[in-house]
Formats: sequence, C-alpha cells, structure tokens
Amino acid sequence: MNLRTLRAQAEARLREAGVDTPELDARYLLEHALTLTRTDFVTKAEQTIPDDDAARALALVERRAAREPVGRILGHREFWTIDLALNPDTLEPRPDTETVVEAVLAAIPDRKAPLRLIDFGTGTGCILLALLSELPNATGLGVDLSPLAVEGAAGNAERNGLADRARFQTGDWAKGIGDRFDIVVSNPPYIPSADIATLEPEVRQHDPLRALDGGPDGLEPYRILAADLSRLLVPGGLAAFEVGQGQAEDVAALVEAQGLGETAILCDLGGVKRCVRARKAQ
Ligand SMILES: C[S@@+](CC[C@H](N)C(=O)[O-])C[C@H]1O[C@@H](n2cnc3c(N)ncnc32)[C@H](O)[C@@H]1O
Repeated sequence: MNLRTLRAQAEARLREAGVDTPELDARYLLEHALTLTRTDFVTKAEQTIPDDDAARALALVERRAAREPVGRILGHREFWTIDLALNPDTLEPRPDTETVVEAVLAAIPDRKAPLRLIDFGTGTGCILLALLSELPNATGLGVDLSPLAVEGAAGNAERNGLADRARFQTGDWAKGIGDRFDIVVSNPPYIPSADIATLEPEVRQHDPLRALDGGPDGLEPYRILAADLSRLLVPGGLAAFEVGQGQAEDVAALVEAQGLGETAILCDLGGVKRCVRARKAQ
C-alpha cells in the first residue's frame, strides 16, 4: 500500500465514524505514526508503506474512530506558541482559551515588568505558561486540585524552558493563598452539571469530569473565585476568566459585585463571548 491509499483509507474510516475533521485528523495521525513531516505527507504520496507501519497507523485511526481526541492519542497538544503534554487529569487545552491569553496581554502596558501571576485550575499549565512565554520578567503560580495535573503542569514548564519562573501547587481555589498578584487568571470548570451527559464523546469520555463540572448552573467556581479577587489582587491588578457560552454577563456581574471595574468581554475566533476581564481600582 502507498501513502496515498493509506491516507484515503484513514480519511474514509474517520468520515464513516462521524469525526468532524477527517482529513486533518488522518494527516496528524499518519504523520505521527509514520514519523513524516507535513512536507513528506504531500511529496511522498507514492511511497510504499510497509505493512507493519500501515497497521500501526491504522490502529491510531481506529482509536480516533472510537472518538478519542487526536491530542490524547498523540499525548500532547500545541497551545499558543508552546507544546503541552497531556495526562488523564489535564483538560486538553482548547484554542478558545487563547482568548484569555490575548485579553491579558492586551491590557498590560509594559510586557517587561516583573509581574506576578496566579492561574487557578491550571490543568496543563497552558494559560500561565503561554503568558510567561510572552512576559520575560514575570513569575507565576499555577494551582489545581489534582496532584496529577500539578505534576503535568510542572513537566510542561520544563518542556518549554519556563521552569525557573513557574511554580505549581495543589490547592482548592485560593484557600491558603495569602500573597497578592498583579494578574489572576482562570479557566474554571463551567459546564452545568446536567449538561455533561450531552457533551460530545471526545469531551465526556476523555476530559476529566473535575475539569468540566461547574455545578448546577456552571457558575459555582466563578462565585468562589470572584469572592477572593479583591484580597488576591494588588491595586490596579487584572483578573481574566474564560467563560462558557452565555455566561459572560453573569460572570461580569460577579466580578463587579466585588468592586472590580473596567470590565471587558472579549470574543473568541468563533465570535462567542469567551473571556471576562476586569481591573481592581488603584
Ligand atoms: C476547565 S479546566 C482548565 C484547565 C486549563 N487551565 C485550561 O485552560 O486548559 C479546569 C481545571 O480546574 C481544576 N479544578 C477543579 N476544581 C478545582 C478546585 N476546587 N481548585 C482548584 N482547581 C480546580 C481542574 O482539575 C481542571 O484542571
């Protein structure tokens, strides 16, 4: 079998399984299984693929056909300009979450300042590490309830050359944190509990429940975090939260009720209101 035939077979299998992006996913999986670059994938279409290599590639395609996400199969995922390893306790980072990174960077007047950041529910560490990669003198603390997520995030800091400026610890939101920060970020779990059963299998079966379930109305973690913002932030400090579809105004009201102002709601690339940013008064 040559690469062209293998590719066609993989795409057809993913299409038949109802995968949204069969061509893209087949390419990622075949490149990974056969150690091909993107260029190889196009220029070596006629190359013969040994049977055992083809079998290995098709085994990955079968996992995807069973609705395991590509990132879980590969074990890592790109986010912003960094690459993050995943583990069973870390949410697979989503492109929508880059809205939070953009929202924070857009509100920082001096990127060289020695800012102190904290990221609640850090997961892979994606938000904190992406921000540290853009803020050369900043330091950050990532907090997560899951020890395995904390371990994964620390590994991701090493993987991206940011370990000297990033710390990670287990914790229940801001309990026990007495320091003050210039920037508080979080992408907390925000799916209403009753909606979890309706999520796509990629999410429901492969992302950790603890990373998804935001309580009866999806807003429980925001209520807890908002209540601590005033004591966590320095005067003039920034807070930025990722929010689920339809939650932006409620989350904005929660942070404003704690005395924050300059509230802004920012949209993701799909036009969905995805981030609420606010500032503590000077
Ligand atoms: C939606 S995920 C976000 C992960 C990562 N920040 C991202 O954007 O991909 C929410 C994270 O919050 C963590 N979490 C849930 N409850 C928590 C709590 N009480 N305290 C701290 N972290 C919590 C979960 O373990 C999960 O890693």
